[in-house]
Amino acid sequence: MESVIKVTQLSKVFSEITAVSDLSFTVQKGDVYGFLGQNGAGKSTTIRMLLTLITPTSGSIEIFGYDLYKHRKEILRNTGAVIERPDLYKYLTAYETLQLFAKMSGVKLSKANFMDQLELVGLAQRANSKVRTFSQGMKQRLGIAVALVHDPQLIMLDEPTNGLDPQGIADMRNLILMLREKMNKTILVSSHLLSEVEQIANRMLIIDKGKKLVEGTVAELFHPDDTVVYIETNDQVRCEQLLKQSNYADKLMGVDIGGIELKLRKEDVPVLTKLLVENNISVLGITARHSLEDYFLKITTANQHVEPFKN
Ligand SMILES: Nc1ncnc2c1ncn2[C@@H]1O[C@H](COP(=O)(O)OP(=O)(O)OP(=O)(O)O)[C@@H](O)[C@H]1O
Repeated sequence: MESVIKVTQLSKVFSEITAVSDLSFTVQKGDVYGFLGQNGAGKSTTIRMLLTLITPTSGSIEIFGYDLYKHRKEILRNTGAVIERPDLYKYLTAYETLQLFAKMSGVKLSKANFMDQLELVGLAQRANSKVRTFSQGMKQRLGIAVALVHDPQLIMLDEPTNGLDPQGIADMRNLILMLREKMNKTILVSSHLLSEVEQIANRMLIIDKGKKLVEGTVAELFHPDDTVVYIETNDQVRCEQLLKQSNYADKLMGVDIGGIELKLRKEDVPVLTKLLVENNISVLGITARHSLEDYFLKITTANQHVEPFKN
């Protein structure tokens, strides 16, 4: 596998705050790499270092196999990024915006090329509308068109769904997937929402307080065997007894006054429900969550000690 980004023992210390600490990870060619962490975890600081907007305190960054600081210009020429809200001129149209940024990057494109770029991000119909009339989602998508104007191989998106409504989030998700599938781009996308990353990324990294917690393929991390089912019944005591005497005994994880927790595949839930009903236990509610979701929830609930995630 060809690595596009290779970060090794990267740290960034701002006077009193260690924003990124000894962070190592690799993004492979063709990845949609989800970079996940709660607010303040160090995502933007890392992305800023990857774009040479700030200098690392220590560690190394290789992009396309070259040292970022020795080959800055060539690397950035092949990298596009949207960090935070894209800086756009509200009195320019979408078309004029692309024209301006193409000129600034020294790229010559025909009218048809510009229209293709706008088509790609779903803005061709609004090519001649001024940016000030755009929704946040449209501005974000125009920001991506700007980032793509010089046809980079690598794209970094810092929280691209922040502040978007559900439709805007879905459009952004589809756009990211299309960039990977149809245009073979490698994409690093940061988010504080596990569910968002799960839907678009093939690999992901979770950081907290600047440190790596978990990294792996989404398929590995979301292994179906690691689903936690929480079941509420009208008779917890009998339910617990029944489960302890059944095939589910080794699946039991915990019991509290509200319900019983089991480690179970989602597809096994109907069989479990049937067993309870046959034994005259009424099921009042069932929720199924992946244990990575539980883990992420614990991280994002401030100041809790969290054991490393084991999948
Ligand atoms: N220029 C700076 N000076 C001092 N501290 C900073 C600076 N930039 C970031 N930090 C601190 O570094 C830590 C990591 O911030 P960072 O913005 O990288 O987090 P994040 O994961 O991107 O979160 P968010 O999504 O909220 O931006 C935070 O504690 C932040 O306050």
